[in-house]
Amino acid sequence: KSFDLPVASKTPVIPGKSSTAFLAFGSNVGDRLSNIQYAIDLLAAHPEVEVRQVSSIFESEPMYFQDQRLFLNGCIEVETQLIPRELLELCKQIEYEELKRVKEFDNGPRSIDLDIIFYKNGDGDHIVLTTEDLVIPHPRLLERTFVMEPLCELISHDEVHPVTAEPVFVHLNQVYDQERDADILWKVIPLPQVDGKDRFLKFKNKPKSGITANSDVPVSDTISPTLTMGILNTTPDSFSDGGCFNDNLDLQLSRVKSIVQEVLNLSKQVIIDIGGCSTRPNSKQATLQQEIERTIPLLRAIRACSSLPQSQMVLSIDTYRSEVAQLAIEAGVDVINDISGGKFDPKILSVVAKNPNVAYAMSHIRGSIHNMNEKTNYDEGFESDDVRERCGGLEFPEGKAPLIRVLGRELASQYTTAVGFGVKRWQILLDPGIGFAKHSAQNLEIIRNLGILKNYSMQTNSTFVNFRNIPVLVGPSRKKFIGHITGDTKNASDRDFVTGAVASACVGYGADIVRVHDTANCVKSIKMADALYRSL
Ligand SMILES: Nc1nc2ncc(COP(=O)(O)O)nc2c(=O)[nH]1
Ligand SMILES: Nc1nc2ncc(COP(=O)(O)O)nc2c(=O)[nH]1
Repeated sequence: KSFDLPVASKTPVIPGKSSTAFLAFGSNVGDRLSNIQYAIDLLAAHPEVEVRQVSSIFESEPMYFQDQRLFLNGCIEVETQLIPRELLELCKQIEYEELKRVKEFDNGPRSIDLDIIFYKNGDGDHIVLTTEDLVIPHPRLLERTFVMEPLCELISHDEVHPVTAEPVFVHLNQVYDQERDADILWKVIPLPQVDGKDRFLKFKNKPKSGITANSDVPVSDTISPTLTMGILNTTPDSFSDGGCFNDNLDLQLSRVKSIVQEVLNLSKQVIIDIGGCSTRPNSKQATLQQEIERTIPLLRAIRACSSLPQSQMVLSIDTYRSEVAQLAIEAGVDVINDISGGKFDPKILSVVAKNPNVAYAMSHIRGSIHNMNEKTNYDEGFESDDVRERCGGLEFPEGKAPLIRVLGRELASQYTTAVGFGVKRWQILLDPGIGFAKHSAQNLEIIRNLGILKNYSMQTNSTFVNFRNIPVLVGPSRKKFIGHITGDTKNASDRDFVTGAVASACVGYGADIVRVHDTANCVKSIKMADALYRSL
């Protein structure tokens, strides 16, 4: 192929080797999420382009020309045989022909904007290019957190900008150090629209520069209100509220109404987690049919209930079965809460991937419901030299936080599997799986180290996984580790009062969502913790 570009540095394409390019997307016209998803699908449909990774989605104020809608932004990593010029043509074709972008004026509204940020040839060398209509790296990259923040989820902390020779990560922190509010973005998890209106789970983090593995208790970097997830177990044998709600739809609906009332009294959004199959250690698993009968009619009844505030109510289904997840999505669920993190029924990952506007709570577990509590040895095979682990971009000090690092590594491998099935990073919530293949002391240590998990990244010679900006959901409610400390070892519901204290601690340690039974008590504890730890 002849290159019609004056190339200021290495050859753009090495014969027989694919190049890697990082693109930035932005949209603030029409159905922004659909525009983004469509642009990604069009890129992936091109025979010489493979979409490798997609970042979180962020919502931000227009940067230059204020009088327009909020933008949704993110980044995409592609592998391609296209040379830069051809890649630019493809982006323009997607913008103007497929998504009918109308360019009214510079920095104005657009259905989709696809910019080439970086382009590296098959040897991994950055291509630096300056022509009148194509400049690589993107000339305004270093002033834009709505590009650098999502980009820093996809590239190693060591990746340097080819012109400044400084890590992009350092440039990002330099912008944050200017402490401009507009630079701090909302991380948004898209949910199905209700009445044509966008719905999101939204989170905001303080810039990361202060978080390191050295700080004994990494101060929570979350500055957005903690969300409460109220539990409604419809199983006769659930360990903590067995039998009181099962097979009585009216009673279940009135419980939903009280959860909604209690939480919305102190919060703008309520998540309700409907469970039809107990996951208590060694519990007898409901059949598929039983689980469907216990949950799907209830989901439909909730969605059909006009007196409930549908747009503020986020519905979650606690299931590890792909069939239940599919039916739940058809019945109007917003979140698939999978305590197996895709391990018990990997087809659930395909169901999630086909619904990019449904969130996926991916929990850590080992083994099965029946043998998980024999698998609590996290010391085996800890040191392996081909894995580089970091916290907030800094290497872990020797021997620091071994448990949360193994947990991080195992969750990173579940994450890689999920992304391999087509699940988008922007859908994912992380859950360390309190009580699932952990003993009591380990549950306490995990809660203490949530800040490290949130800032964990691991790199091997083939993969890079960074949990930056992925919200953490924690489920400590009424669990045995509480009883071990307080002496309430008999009835789980005796642990409600103390669960409130544990929920506050989870907020202090950085939890974004806390999953609780006793919402009346816990939503107040969470609100108090938001005031104390996040000055909200
Ligand atoms: N928040 C936000 N503001 C913006 N302002 C201008 C442009 C114009 O960008 P261009 O220079 O690449 O056309 N893009 C955005 C954007 O994507 N997000
Ligand atoms: N995401 C998530 N889901 C869960 N579902 C059930 C249980 C245990 O059973 P319960 O419903 O009686 O609390 N724990 C969790 C948890 O810790 N995290």
